[in-house]
Amino acid sequence: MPTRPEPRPHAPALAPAAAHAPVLSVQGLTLAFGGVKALNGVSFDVHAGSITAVIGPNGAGKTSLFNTISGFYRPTAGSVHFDGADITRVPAPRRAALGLARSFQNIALFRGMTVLDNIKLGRHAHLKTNVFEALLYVGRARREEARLRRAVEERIIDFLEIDHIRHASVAALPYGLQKRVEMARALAMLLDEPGEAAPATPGPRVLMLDEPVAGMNREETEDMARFILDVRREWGITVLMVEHDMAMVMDLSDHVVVLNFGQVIAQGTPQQVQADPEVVRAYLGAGDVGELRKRLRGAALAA
Ligand SMILES: Nc1ncnc2c1ncn2[C@@H]1O[C@H](COP(=O)(O)OP(=O)(O)OP(=O)(O)O)[C@@H](O)[C@H]1O
Repeated sequence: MPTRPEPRPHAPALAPAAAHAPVLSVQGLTLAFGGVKALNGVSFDVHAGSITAVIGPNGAGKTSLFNTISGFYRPTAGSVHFDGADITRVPAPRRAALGLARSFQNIALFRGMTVLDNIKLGRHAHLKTNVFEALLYVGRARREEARLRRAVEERIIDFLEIDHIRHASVAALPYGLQKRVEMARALAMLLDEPGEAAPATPGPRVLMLDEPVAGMNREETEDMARFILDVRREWGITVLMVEHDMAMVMDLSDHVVVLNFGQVIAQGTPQQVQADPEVVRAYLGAGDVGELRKRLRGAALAA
């Protein structure tokens, strides 16, 4: 696992107050599928500038939680607040424009399109172009397209080191690179409007990553871990991730939320949740405890 590098001199400093304010707050979130309660009164806060991980055995409710926070599922009860505003009933695409973007566990890219075009689709939430301009490709649409291309190329592609594949079709890429493009697409939703001066008080931005290293080899995992740290450090973006790779979770996270049977059974620092007997029991019940211990040992060795 990579060790945390020192912040670069130009890293945006988080104001002390912002560093402690919950940018995302989930309260009493409940989601039922018929008789099954996928989520049952889930509450936790995600603090600005943090890396927060949600873990739990298979079927614990992690995907349901992500889908509810990002607006793909409407909760049966409870609320989601983003930057102090109740967004529980805000449609999913609007949440991205507010600053809450996500990636998907099973890559949701257009496989026949190029890397660049997939990333540009992530910008759609920000476009001011109306449908007629877009169809005719004139006026503001054309200028916006040019600015968009530059911004995407210069910032995201360079940042995620995918310059060499920008014109490649996504379908032709190895899995690890596809996951990186998926992250780039989500990141594209969060960047400031290209060409415009940064707002005086930029709103908070949260990048939700659904199993960002699932199916990756060790080298790909380490690359992704580095990118996640850099997203937070270079752009001050808060990260909320669901991940099964325990070593990575324990190495990167400031705060870990543990779900089991749709409920939060523990939360705290990586050290706190590792030591929590309820957490070990949950993984034991799911038959995963050997794997958990192995991975925790890996995390401790890497720390
Ligand atoms: N669309 C659905 N319809 C019915 N039940 C569902 C649906 N989605 C999830 N569930 C149920 O809700 C519970 C939580 O599932 P969920 O997929 O959120 O868990 P998870 O923690 O993401 O699991 P995994 O780690 O295997 O991805 C499970 O009992 C699951 O069977």
